[in-house]
Parts: sequence; structure tokens; C-alpha cells
Amino acid sequence: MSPHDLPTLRLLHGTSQDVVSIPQLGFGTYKIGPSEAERAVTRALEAGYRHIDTAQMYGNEAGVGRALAASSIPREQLWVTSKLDNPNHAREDALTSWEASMEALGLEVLDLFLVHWPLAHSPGIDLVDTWRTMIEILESGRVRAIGVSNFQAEHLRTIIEATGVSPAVNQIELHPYLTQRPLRERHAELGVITQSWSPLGRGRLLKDPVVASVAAGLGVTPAQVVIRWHLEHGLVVIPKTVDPHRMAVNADVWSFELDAAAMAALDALDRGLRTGSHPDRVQLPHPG
Ligand SMILES: NC(=O)C1=CN([C@@H]2O[C@H](COP(=O)(O)OP(=O)(O)OC[C@H]3O[C@@H](n4cnc5c(N)ncnc54)[C@H](OP(=O)(O)O)[C@@H]3O)[C@@H](O)[C@H]2O)C=CC1
Ligand SMILES: O=C(O)C(=O)[C@@H](O)[C@H](O)C(=O)CO
Repeated sequence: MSPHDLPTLRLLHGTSQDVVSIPQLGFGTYKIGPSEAERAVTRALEAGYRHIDTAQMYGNEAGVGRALAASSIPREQLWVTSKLDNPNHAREDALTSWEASMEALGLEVLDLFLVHWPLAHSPGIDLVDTWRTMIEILESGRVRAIGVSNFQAEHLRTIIEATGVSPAVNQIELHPYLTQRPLRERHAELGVITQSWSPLGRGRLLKDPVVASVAAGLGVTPAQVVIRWHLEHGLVVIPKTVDPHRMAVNADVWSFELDAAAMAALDALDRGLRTGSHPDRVQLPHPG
């Protein structure tokens, strides 16, 4: 499939003049260091990715920005997401770090900016205040959509009830070992798009015998099967790899489908297994 035809999902934010649609497949950059990011993102763009997921926390926005600047792909064909880091929730810190992200990425307009973690039990953090600052950033016109990451249903309810503005996206850990069905159903009711982080379970799913058996039956790789599972569930999926061959294989998921039996077998792998942190565990330290 040509990069022009990659499937997209329409987001809540945007206007009739600027319909905001996110490419369903993106490239994750967690643990890709500042010096490696430029090369990895350049290769990802060459492999056909048009959606890059970064974060202030990753420390690699400048490398991502250099790769974007060096690319001849028109800006309107690219999608870039970044995320507000945990120490930056206070309004002034959020606005300053947002400007720093834009400078590092070399962008006039970002496609999507997320609150990285809710920090709902951290001292000095008020989810609603953070969300109001995100709305201020959206209203500046320099971001096309705002969203959240690692929010649970009660966090979503709190910010939506207080502001009337729903996040366009909630980026959460999600893969066949952690299918997050109740939260996905809540997102569907709210019109929030679900993005899957660690979509390969940080590689663990690639050794699963059920995944391997589905892959062997279709003549594709385990990673392709898992990525296809996300796409067929209507999720946005952002696998990461620094290996150019894996990048290309992971993006080559358009010539086969999973039938109902394969989807059911993969759904049945759910065991509530987190490969990253639970949202309640990520908190700012208490002073002193
Ligand atoms: N919002 C949030 O809180 C979070 C967001 N994220 C985002 O989600 C992205 C993806 O999640 P991530 O945690 O990186 O994990 P993934 O589930 O994408 O797995 C990445 C791991 O799988 C390996 N891998 C990738 N493709 C293949 C393949 N085809 N064959 C074999 N091994 C493979 C990679 O190794 P190698 O690189 O050596 O190929 C790496 O070790 C992140 O990069 C980040 O952008 C992630 C965590 C939290
Ligand atoms: O990659 C991210 O965006 C993260 O926030 C995580 O990797 C997080 O630090 C984590 O899950 C650690 O286990």
C-alpha cells in the first residue's frame, strides 16, 4: 500500500476546514536515544511510516525534528505526536516545555499533544488544571488535537465533566496480553480514539505459541500478526524497532487479514499482563 493510502481514524478535534485524521500505524521511539533518533526516524520514513510518536520524556525530540527537517515528505503527509512530561504539569511549566518541544521538533504546528501520565495522586497535581492548560494550547492553533495517555475511566470522567472537552485520544498499554476491553468500550462511548502503546508487549508476544501458529498459517511473522490484530480492532498502533528490516516488516501489514477465529484466539490471550507501569504507580515524588 502506498503511504498515501494508509488507513486513518478521524479525531474529535479539528474543524470543517481542518478535519483531523490520525494514521492508524505509527512508529514508536521510546528508548531510542537522542543521537540514534535521527537515523531511526529517517529509516522509518523510508520504510513508509508517516506517523511518529515521541515524548518530552524520551529526550529525542531534537533527533526526530532533524529527521523530519531532512525529509522531502510534505508536512501535511506526516503526523507527529509528543507528550507533556510528568514534571511539567503546572501551567507555566507546561507552556514553556511545550514551546521547547516545538523548537526541538522544528514544527510550527504539532498534530497531537498528550498528557503523558495522569499522576492523579501526586502532590500539587490537579488533572483538571493540567487539562485546562492543554485546552489553552489547543486554542493557540499550534496543535491540531490534544489527548491523554495512561488515563483510566475516572480520570477521563473528571476532566470531561469539568471542562466539557474530551481528549481526542487516550494512549494506553494494550496488546493481546492486556486487551483493556472495558476502557476501550468507554472510549467508544466517548468518541475517544484508543492508541496502543507497547503493542508487541515489548517483544514478549512474539514468542507466544498462539501468535506463532496464526503467523505460520498465514505465512507472515508474529509481529505482523500482532500489529494486524490492533488494526482490525480499530486501534492506533505504534510499534518500535531500531532494526531497519523489522521496521519494514512491521509496516507491511496490508496484504493479509485475520479471520474471526484468529482474532478470537488472540483475544483469548488476555491475562491482564502489564509490561510497563500501572498508571497508579507513576507519581511525582513527595517533597522531602
Ligand atoms: N504513553 C506511554 O506511556 C508509553 C508510550 N509508548 C510508545 O509506544 C511505543 C511502542 O512501545 P514499546 O514499549 O517501544 O514496545 P513495543 O511493543 O513496540 O516493542 C518493542 C520491542 O520489540 C522489538 N521488536 C519490534 N519489532 C520486532 C520484530 N519485528 N521482531 C522482533 N522484535 C521486534 C524491539 O526491539 P528492536 O528495537 O531491537 O528491534 C523492542 O525490543 C514506544 O516506542 C513509545 O512511542 C511506550 C510505552 C509507554
Ligand atoms: O515510554 C513511555 O512513554 C513511558 O512512559 C514508559 O516507558 C514508562 O516509563 C514505563 O512504562 C516504564 O515501565
